[in-house]
Amino acid sequence: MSNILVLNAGSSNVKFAAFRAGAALHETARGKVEGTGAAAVVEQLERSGALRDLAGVGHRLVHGGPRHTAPALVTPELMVELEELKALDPTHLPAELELIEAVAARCPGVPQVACFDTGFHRDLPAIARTLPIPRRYLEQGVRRYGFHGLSYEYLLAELERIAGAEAAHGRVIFAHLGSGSSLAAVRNGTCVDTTMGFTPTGGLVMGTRSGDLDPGVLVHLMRSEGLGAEQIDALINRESGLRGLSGTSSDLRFLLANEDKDPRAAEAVAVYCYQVRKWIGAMAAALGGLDTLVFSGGIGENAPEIRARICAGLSFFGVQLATQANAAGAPVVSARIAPVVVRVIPTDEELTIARAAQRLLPATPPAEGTREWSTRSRTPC
Ligand SMILES: Nc1ncnc2c1ncn2[C@@H]1O[C@H](COP(=O)(O)OP(=O)(O)O)[C@@H](O)[C@H]1O
Ligand SMILES: CC(=O)OP(=O)(O)O
Ligand SMILES: [Mg+2]
Repeated sequence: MSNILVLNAGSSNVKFAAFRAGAALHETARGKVEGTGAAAVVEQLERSGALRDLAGVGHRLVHGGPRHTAPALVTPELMVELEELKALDPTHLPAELELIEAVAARCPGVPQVACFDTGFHRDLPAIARTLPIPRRYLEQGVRRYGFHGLSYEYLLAELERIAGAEAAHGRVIFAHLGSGSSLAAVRNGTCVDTTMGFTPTGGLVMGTRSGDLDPGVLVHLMRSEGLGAEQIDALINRESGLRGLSGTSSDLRFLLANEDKDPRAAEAVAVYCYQVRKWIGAMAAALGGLDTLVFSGGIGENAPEIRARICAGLSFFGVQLATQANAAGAPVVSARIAPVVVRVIPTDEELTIARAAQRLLPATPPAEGTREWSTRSRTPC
C-alpha cells in the first residue's frame, strides 16, 4: 500500500499522476486520458497498472462550495453535499464525482481524498468576495469563490522555493492561462482577489467560456431567443470564448498558427491578450502595486508571443519583458532593469493533490467498517 494515484478531471480529459508515498513523494507515472467516461478511464488505469498497491487516491474537485475549503477524506456524506454543488460547475464537477464513484466501485476500501480548487481563496476579503445582489443570495452562498487554487498553491510554494520568502510574500499576480484562465492577486501569501467568481465561467475570456459578460446580455437572449438554463449553460461554457469568437477552435496554438490568414482567429487572440492585460491592471490595483508576475498553464508556460502581447501595454507600471529570455521561456522573462520581475513557472496541480492526500492518509487506514466511501465488496486494489 505505497502508491498514491492522483486524478485531475477536466472538461474534456482526465490527467493522472502516480506517486510512491514516502518522506518525499516520488512520481512514477503521468499521463492524460482524452474525453472518455469515468468507467473507461478507470479501466484504462487498471490496464496500465496504476491501481496496484494503492494507499489512496487524490482528486481535484473544482468547487467546494461555502463549506469545503480544506482537503478532506471522501465519505458518503461528503458525496451527498458535492452532488448538490454539481450544477455550479457542469463542466468539471459531474465528471469528477463520477470518477470518485468509479474508483470506489473498482477499489473498495481504498481511501479517497478530495482537494478543492476553491480552498486557496478561502480568505478572500469581504470586499472582493461580495457580489452586489440582494443580501438573501449572499446568505445562500452566492459569492465569489475563485478557482485554480491547487495550481496557485503549487505556484506560491514554487515561487518561495525559487525566489525566496521575500518575493513570495510581496505583491504577486499569478496568471494561470490554460483552457480555463484566471488570475490571482496574492499578498503576504494570501489571495486578496481573483478573476473567477461564483463559477469558473467568470472573469477572463477562455477557450470555450465567455468569462464576464454584462448580465443583461443573458436576459436579452432569454427574451429574444427564448433560451432556457441549459441553453445558456451551453452558450457560456462550451460555445463562447476563443471558440465562439474564432468560429473554429478553442485551442490557442491553432489560432496563433492561423491568425495571418483568418481575421476571426486574429481577433480572438487579440481579445484574449487585451483582457488578460486589463485584468492584470485590476489585480495590481487590488494589491496596491506589483512586485512579481508569474505566468503558468498551457498558454502561460508555452506561448512567448502571448506573454509579449499581454505585457506590451504594461510598461507604465513596471512590466517590461526581455525579448530573448521570453522567447526562450527562461525562468525569469523580465528585463533586468524592470521594477516587476516576470517569471514562468510550470504548474503541477497533481503534486499539490498528492501532497494533501499524503498528509491525510496515514491517519486513516482503510479498515473494515470505517465510513470511507464505498463498502462494496470486491477484490481490493
Ligand atoms: N506551444 C503553445 N503555444 C500556444 N498555446 C499553447 C501551447 N501549448 C499549449 N497551448 C495552449 O494551452 C491551452 C491548454 O492549456 P492547459 O493548461 O493544458 O489546459 P487544461 O485546462 O486543459 O489543463 C490550449 O489553448 C493550448 O492551445
Ligand atoms: C477551474 C478551471 O477552469 O479549470 P480548467 O482550467 O482545468 O478547466
Ligand atoms: Mg486545467
